[in-house]
Order: sequence, then structure tokens, then C-alpha cells
Amino acid sequence: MTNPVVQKVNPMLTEERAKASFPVEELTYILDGGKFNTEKRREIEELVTKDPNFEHPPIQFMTREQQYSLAVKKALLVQQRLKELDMLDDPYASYFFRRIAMPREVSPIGLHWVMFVPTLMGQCSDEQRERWLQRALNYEIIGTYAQTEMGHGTFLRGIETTATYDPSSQQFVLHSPTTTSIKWWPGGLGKTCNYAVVVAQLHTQGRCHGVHMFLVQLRDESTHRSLPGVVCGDIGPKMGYHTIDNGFLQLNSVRIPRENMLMRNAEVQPDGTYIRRVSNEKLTYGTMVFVRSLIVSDAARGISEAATIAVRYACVRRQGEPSSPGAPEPRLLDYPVHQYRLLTCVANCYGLWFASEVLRDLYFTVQPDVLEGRTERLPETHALSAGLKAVGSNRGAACVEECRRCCGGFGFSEASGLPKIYNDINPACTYEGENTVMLLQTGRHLLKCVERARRGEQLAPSDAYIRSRPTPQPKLAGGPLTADLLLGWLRWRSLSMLLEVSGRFNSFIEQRQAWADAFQAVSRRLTRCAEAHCILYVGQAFLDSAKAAENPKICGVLTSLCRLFLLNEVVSGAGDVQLSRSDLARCQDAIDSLLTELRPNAVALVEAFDLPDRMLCSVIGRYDGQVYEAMLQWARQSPLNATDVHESYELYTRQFLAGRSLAKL
Ligand SMILES: CCCCCCCCCCCCCC(=O)SCCNC(=O)CCNC(=O)[C@H](O)C(C)(C)COP(=O)(O)OP(=O)(O)OC[C@H]1O[C@@H](n2cnc3c(N)ncnc32)[C@H](O)[C@@H]1OP(=O)(O)O
Ligand SMILES: Cc1cc2nc3c(=O)[nH]c(=O)nc-3n(C[C@H](O)[C@H](O)[C@H](O)COP(=O)(O)OP(=O)(O)OC[C@H]3O[C@@H](n4cnc5c(N)ncnc54)[C@H](O)[C@@H]3O)c2cc1C
Repeated sequence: MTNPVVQKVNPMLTEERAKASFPVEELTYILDGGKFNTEKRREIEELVTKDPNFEHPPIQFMTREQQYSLAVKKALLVQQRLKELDMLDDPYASYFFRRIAMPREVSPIGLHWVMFVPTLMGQCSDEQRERWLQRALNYEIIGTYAQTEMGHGTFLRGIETTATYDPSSQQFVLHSPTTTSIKWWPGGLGKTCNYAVVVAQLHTQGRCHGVHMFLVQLRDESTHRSLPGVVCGDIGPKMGYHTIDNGFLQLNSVRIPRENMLMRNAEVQPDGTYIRRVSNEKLTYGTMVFVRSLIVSDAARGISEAATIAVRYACVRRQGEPSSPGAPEPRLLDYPVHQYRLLTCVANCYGLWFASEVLRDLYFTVQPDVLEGRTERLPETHALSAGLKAVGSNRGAACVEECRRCCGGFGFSEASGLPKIYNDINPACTYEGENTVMLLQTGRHLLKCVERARRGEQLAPSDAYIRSRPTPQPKLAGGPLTADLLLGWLRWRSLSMLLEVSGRFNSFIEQRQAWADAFQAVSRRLTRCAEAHCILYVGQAFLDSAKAAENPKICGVLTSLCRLFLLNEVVSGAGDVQLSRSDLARCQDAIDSLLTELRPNAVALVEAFDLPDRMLCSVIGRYDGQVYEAMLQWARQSPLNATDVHESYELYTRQFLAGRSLAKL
């Protein structure tokens, strides 16, 4: 990838940059978690930028096979470089190295480090860890996480692949009994990986013990040929994700040693006796909780990229009626409705960014306990990671799409970099648990919290407000619309919605409906409750981070942006609860004022994300703002322009114009 040659900076961008009311660099430190991290990240970005091995023409002009092949090369080269630099054990360094080397290009070995290694860490016994983890960390083996089948993704308990224990050979027989049991989707499974964690129904001594995990070798370690009984391949082109070989896997009575069942939580002894070590069987789902929490931060990063592109472009793009004769046409950013579209995306981005940090801290606080079998805070962690994964990826996809549309026709061109970001973010709405299903998991947890609150039991910190007594709706049309007041209103909204749905649910139960039927009857409403609960969490994290900023100027701008986020939630959620006309009008006025207040900081707020051109890969979002010449250069690289007259002219058009039939050609 060649960075666009930085030309003289477009004066319209220089002008916007000068309007910042706060030190942008200091906000970057906050976002990175400290100055040290910012400096380290920049050093890593510099290393990749200077390395000619990572340079290549834009991937958008390549075929899928070329994209895949290049991605394999780059992904492995990243690993080699990380090893040379002694950075393999540093997750922060390796994350940023990968990100800048393969910007929004999904890595064919991504599943190895996102799911395969974490599953070995979380699901192996200590002895198994010794045997496999180091090999996996050294990339002597490359693995994926094979759970979803053609027939079952969401309903994980319905998975059909079987692992039947044979005590005579002390082996498990892994088998795909039906077409619908063929594994479908796992990343890197098609061509890249030689091992997989396979999720299968465990059968021993004539009984089925439900889903468990097994380490299965798929390909020979030296020839890479698939092993006997293993049928695997690529599932074909998708809406995006062209650089990765999502695959299928059919197992025909493949035998693996008994020791290849991941045995941290349960064990099959040599004679076939099944022993469960921990009571909570959902610990098998641990890797998913981890990845869901990562997805929230990835969604925020996706919006940060799209918003940087769209805000810069809005500063240099003129379109429309001049305000007076001889005056230039207005810039897109001068239109209040455009400011609204972009600044609400920026506000969502900051909110999700800070919320993902709180969620990550929660995960790492709870995880050591969970590994030791203490699962008190697991329900809260699961509910939050599932709900925030859904809200984060939904918002991520919606905001990136809004930014794309904000760039008009250029937004539809791959040159903008926006389709690449969208296609990378959008599948997160489906993978790792489809978003509606995830919201229902959060909703299920919230319903149970209401019950527990009624019984006077303690609730986890993020659920604690469910214990408070119902109060009248806080008035918004009285005093100042502070962030605290708005957050209080969102807390009130979340509780009111939940109590309403829980009351409805209980009335179904009183009518002797089964729990599952009553749950289905309120499920549509419950997804809204889950969203409201998660938005409250995001709002709280946003406000806490704004207040924690030591520099009063940064505190001020973040608080204003947080108010915009909260007000927008109040206004767009007005259908869920009754909001008086005067309250609504007051909020709308406040949004208008905030747009005027925040507009001078629009560029500064996105540039605080500190995204180099190499990362954005965008002709219209370049730092120098020189859009049009670069757009022409981009188009010239199209393979269709390699010759003046394309071969299709001779083959078809000439024949057509001469009145000859094309049917036989
Ligand atoms: C580094 C940056 C990169 C970031 C980008 C990442 C890219 C990554 C690329 C990734 C590529 C993509 C890779 C992929 O896509 S990998 C494949 C991902 N697949 C899924 O996510 C499948 C989604 N389905 C499920 O998770 C389950 O089947 C659900 C949850 C839907 C139902 O399940 P089930 O039918 O069994 O359960 P139940 O509804 O009867 O509920 C029973 C109880 O269980 C509790 N429960 C449920 N789940 C959990 C849990 N996890 N921890 C703790 N507890 C849990 C639940 O609260 C309830 O508790 P209670 O109410 O009874 O007390
Ligand atoms: C790009 C990509 C990468 C992936 N990578 C992997 C991977 O590495 N490993 C892996 O194992 N899997 C992977 N997956 C699979 C992914 O996890 C599943 O697609 C996902 O869990 C959804 O399952 P499904 O496709 O079977 O959809 P379904 O479960 O069939 O869902 C279809 C629709 O029905 C709705 N629905 C389903 N059940 C319910 C319910 N109970 N209540 C209400 N609505 C419901 C859903 O909301 C959804 O809209 C990947 C998928 C994608 C798109």
C-alpha cells in the first residue's frame, strides 16, 4: 500500500484544524490510555510504514485469490517481524502492528490469535496447555475455532457433529453425521489452518453429555494436505471478508487421542467415565464472551476511521448555493444537518470507545475467578458482553454507513476506503452471536434481575439500579439539561421499560403460560429493554471518562459531546416511553445549540484518534485534504484502464455494432 504523496495541505483543512479549542494531542493520550502508549503505537506504525515489504497496489483492484494470497503473506510476515522485534508477547504492540500492516484486511490467521489461542488458554487442563499452547503461540501450528455448522449457528446446543469415545483404542471418533452437520464459516478453515478446535456433542458409555471441545488436526504438518477423513475447503465469495478463507469441514470418522478433548472443565477417563469438574456448563462458552468484548472496541475503531474520513471530506467538499454573489459554495460541514449526521457518529464512537474500556476491565477482573470456578459475576459479564456486542456492532455498521452516505458518490467508491471499513464491521452483527439473539440474552438476564430485586437480593454493579423504586419521570424542560440529568433520565427510561415488560411477562406466567412461552411473548419488547440498558452503560462510561479528564478544556468538549450522545438517545428513544412535547422540544433545541458549539472542534475530535493515512487508505480522507487529483490517480490504476480499447470491444461490441449475433460467441 503506498500512502498518497503528501502535498501542500488544503487550506480549508488547515483553517478547520486551527479552530480546535483543546490540545488534540492530550486527548489522543487519553484515548490511547496514556502518552507512553501513544508513543509506542506511533513507533510501531512507523516501523510498518517504512517497511517496503508491506507495500503493494490497492487490494481493491485485485481478484479474490490475489487478495487472499497477499493477506497470507502479510499475516505471516507480521508474525516474523513481531518475533524479530521480540514483540510477540506484547498484545498491545502486536495488535497495532497487525492493524497498520493489514488495515481493515481480515487476516487469514486472525482466528488463530482471536479464538484458537484464547480457547486453548481457557479450556485446556494445565497439562494440555503445556503440550499445545506454546506450539500455538510460536505459530508451529495454526488453528481456528470450528463451532458453527450449516444447520446450526445460534442454537449451539443443537450442533450435530459427534465425538464418540472408544475405550478400546482410547480415542474419540469425530464425525459429521448429516449434511447440515458440516462445519461452515470458521475463519481460515478453508485453506490456511492445519488444526481446529472442533465443537461437538460428546458421547461416552452410551450417553450424550452435550457440547464439548476437541483439538483436531486437519492437515499434515509438512505437506499441508488434508488428513484422511477430513474434507475441507473455502465457502466461496462473501459480501466482504475477501482476504480470508472462511471454510467448511466434514469429518468422516476421524480418530483423535482421548487427550485431545479440552479437559479444563470436564474429563473423559480412559474407561469412558465422564467427570464434570465445574457445575456451570456455560464455561465452555468462555471464548465467545472474550471476543464479544473485543468487538465493542473494534466497532468504535471502525467508526473512528469512517468519521475521520467523512469529517475531513466535509471540510474540503463544497456543494450548494453560495450565501452571496461571488462567495464560494458552502462546505458540507457548514450544513447543520450534515453536522448532526457526522457529530452524532463521532459521539457514538467516543461513547463506545470508553464503554469498551470499562467492559474490558470488567472481563479481566472477572476472568481469573471464572478460571478458578468462581462464577458469581459471570452472568453480568455475559449479559453485558452480549448486549454491548450487539449495540456496538449495530451502531458501528449504522455509523460507518452514515459516514459513507455523507460522502455522496465518492463514498460508494472503494477509493474512499469506506466500503472496506463497512464490510469489515458489518459481519460483526452476525458473527459471535447474531445481534438480536444477543440482545435476548441480555434481556433474559434483566428479567431475572427484576425477580431477584423483588426478592431483595443483591445485584451486580451494572444491574444495581434495577433495585431502585420506580419514580416519576425526571422533567427535562425545567432547569439546565446537564449530562447527569440526561443520564438519570436514561436510567429512569431503562427501569420503566423493564418493569413494564416484566409486569407483562409475570401476567403471562400467572395465566399459567410456560416460562419459555411467556419469554417469547415479550421478546420483541425485551430487545428494546436490553438496548436501553446497554445505552445507559455506554452513557455512564462516557460521562465518567469526560469527568476524569484533567484538562478542563478536554473535560468541557467531551462533556458536550456526551450531552449530544445522551440527548440523541432521549430524542430517538421517545417512542419507548411517553415524552412530553415540551421536553422533546427542549431536547431538540439543545441538540441544535450543541451542533453549533461542537462544529469548530469537529476535525480536532476525529484527529484525536490519530489515524495515519496508511491506516485509512482513503483518497478523500487524506491528511492533506487534496482529494481530486488523488482521485484521478486512483482511477488510473484500474486494470480496465491498462489499454485504451478493452478486449471486450473486439470480442463483442464490434460484432454487436456490425449486427452479428453474439449467441455463438
Ligand atoms: C483484537 C481486535 C479484533 C476484534 C474483532 C474480532 C474479530 C473476530 C472474528 C470472529 C469471527 C467470528 C467467530 C464466531 O462467530 S464463533 C461462533 C459464535 N457463535 C455464537 O456466538 C453462537 C451464539 N449462540 C450462543 O452463544 C448460545 O447458543 C446462546 C447464548 C444463544 C444460547 O445458549 P443456550 O441455549 O445454551 O442457553 P440458554 O439461552 O438456554 O441460556 C442458559 C443459560 O446460559 C447462560 N449463558 C448463555 N451463554 C453464556 C455465556 N457465554 N456465558 C455465561 N453464561 C451464558 C444464559 O444466561 C442462561 O443463564 P440462566 O438464565 O439460565 O441463568
Ligand atoms: C464473517 C463471518 C465469520 C464467521 N466466523 C466463524 C468462525 O470463525 N467460527 C464459527 O464457528 N462460526 C463463525 N461464523 C458463524 C457465526 O457465528 C454464525 O453465522 C452466527 O452465530 C449466526 O448463526 P447462523 O448463521 O446459523 O444464523 P441463524 O441462527 O440461522 O439465524 C438467522 C436469523 O434468525 C434469528 N434467530 C435465530 N435464533 C433465534 C431465536 N432463538 N430468537 C429470535 N431470533 C432468532 C437470528 O437473529 C438471525 O437473524 C462466522 C460468520 C460470519 C458471517
